[in-house]
Amino acid sequence: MKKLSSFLKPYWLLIILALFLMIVELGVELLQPLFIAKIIDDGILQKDLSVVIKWGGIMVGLSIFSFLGGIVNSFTASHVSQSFGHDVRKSLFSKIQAFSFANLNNIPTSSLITRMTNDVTQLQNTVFMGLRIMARAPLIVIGGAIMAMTVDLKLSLVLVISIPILVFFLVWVMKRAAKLFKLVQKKLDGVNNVMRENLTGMRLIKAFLRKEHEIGRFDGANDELKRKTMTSLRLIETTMPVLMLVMNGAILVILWLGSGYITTGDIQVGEVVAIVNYATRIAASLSVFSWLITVISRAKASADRVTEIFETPIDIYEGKKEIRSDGIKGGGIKFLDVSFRYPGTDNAVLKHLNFSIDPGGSLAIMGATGSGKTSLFQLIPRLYEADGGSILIDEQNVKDFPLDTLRKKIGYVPQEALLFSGTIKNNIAWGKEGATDEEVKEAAMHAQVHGTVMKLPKQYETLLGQKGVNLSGGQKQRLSIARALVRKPKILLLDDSTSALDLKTESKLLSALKSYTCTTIIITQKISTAMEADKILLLENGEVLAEGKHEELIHTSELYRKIVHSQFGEEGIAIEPKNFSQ
Ligand SMILES: Nc1ncnc2c1ncn2[C@@H]1O[C@H](COP(=O)(O)OP(=O)(O)OP(=O)(O)O)[C@@H](O)[C@H]1O
Repeated sequence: MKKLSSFLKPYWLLIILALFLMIVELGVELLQPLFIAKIIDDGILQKDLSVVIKWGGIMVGLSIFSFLGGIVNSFTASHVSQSFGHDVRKSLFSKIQAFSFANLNNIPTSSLITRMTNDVTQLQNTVFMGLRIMARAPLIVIGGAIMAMTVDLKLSLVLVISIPILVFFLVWVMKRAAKLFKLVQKKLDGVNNVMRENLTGMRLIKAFLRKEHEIGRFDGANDELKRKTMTSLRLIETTMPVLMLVMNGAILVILWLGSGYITTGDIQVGEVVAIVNYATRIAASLSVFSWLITVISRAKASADRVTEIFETPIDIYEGKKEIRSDGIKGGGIKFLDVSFRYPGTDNAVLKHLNFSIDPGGSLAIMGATGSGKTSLFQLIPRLYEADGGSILIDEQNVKDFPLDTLRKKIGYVPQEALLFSGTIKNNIAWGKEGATDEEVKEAAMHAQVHGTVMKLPKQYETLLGQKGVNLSGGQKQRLSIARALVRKPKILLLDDSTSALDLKTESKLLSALKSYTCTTIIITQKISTAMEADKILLLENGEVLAEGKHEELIHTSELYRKIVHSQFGEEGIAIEPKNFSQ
């Protein structure tokens, strides 16, 4: 909460202006019954028209003044609330960018989206209401009671007794409603999650004829959302009849007691009218409370959810900046007894790994699905932290590099080629800030995608649909390799990134990589690719099963021989590798 209120600090002057104008509006509203009492008692009952004109004129003048104040208040409240929402969203976005994968595993993507959008909008609306009208209702209740007491203390006691009872009741409702609305927001996350999965997997859904199943899944999440929202609203809706019952009862008592005091001459008619007028305004303000409770309870739930993101500690250790702030030079990599388990899980997916790659060298990693190949990759740019052992780059622990410096010289091509909407040029240039057209073209040529791009009507300016939907799998892979190459990496990590390429294109790509002075690790299932590396690492269940050159493994590893045999037959055992590294 403290963190959220700090977003209002830069606008404190405007907030004071808005609150001041709201109080002016409120003051004028609270003075109206007094003027009415004056007009009745000193003007109408005394048959003095000049008094009626004088106080009537003052009433109209103040109303116009308050109306103009209201407009300025509205502009100011709108400016402050929009700026607040903008700043919170910006800050949330930056925080999420800094999240480690372990952090991201804890809060689902759909929930992050709801928090960034719906929750921030709730807070933004609450700030607007807060500056525009929210304080009016409680202030009218308090101010109205005080003003009524200045008119006649005895008669106002009815209000002084009934208002605190109602306030206790409202606070109780508000606390319960905040808890319920937190559940509502969670259910909204659920709806967003189904929507997100559905829209991203639309092709699969259509191909598998799973439309009905998906509609059912959405209905389930949508019904849950409706049920929880109804429960919350039902609680709030009970407040209105209770408030009205108590306040109308109070007005009746005031009228009954007031008529008695008028006959005994203790009070004037205008004064009773003024107190009833205050009681009516208080009742009207209290009726706004049920709506206010909804807004505040929702805002409290949203504030908790947004604050949770701000308070989530980034569980990745930022390197000591004084060490290796000059970045990766040679790119030699060593894994020394490295073990790793995913946060929140019990089983280690990598166990006591030991291997090394010389600067500029190449390593191919092979292994069955789930053997830990991608997990190993993710430890190098520290997308996850190793639990045991150390990973050295240029003989320095990766934890001692500032994160930015470490990642700047690593070209990572993930298993699933992910492209962004925008032009082909922008997608490649995304890999390096300020990449020139020449650099983009050069990277595309080496990634064997330049020819394909040049055949498109708008060439590098061709717009890609969402996630590159208008490209083939192989084209996407090559663009994503070009994006890694454009940054002239010192370490290149290719996670099965050539799987969709035909053998000829893949061979050309591997030859082109020779022009890069970088250490290359390539995860592959193809012997033809692996045998071109300096060294091959065979992983099984997170352990190194065998390590060595193709011609060594042929003799030393039974499993490797089996893989070669399955891909090339008996003659494959005799194939000579053409080393593609430096
Ligand atoms: N985010 C995660 N949280 C928990 N466990 C995970 C996570 N990602 C992967 N795993 C588990 O870690 C193990 C290794 O997965 P990894 O993706 O590294 O395998 P892989 O060898 O790259 O497989 P593939 O060839 O299918 O890509 C698997 O058992 C997998 O279930």
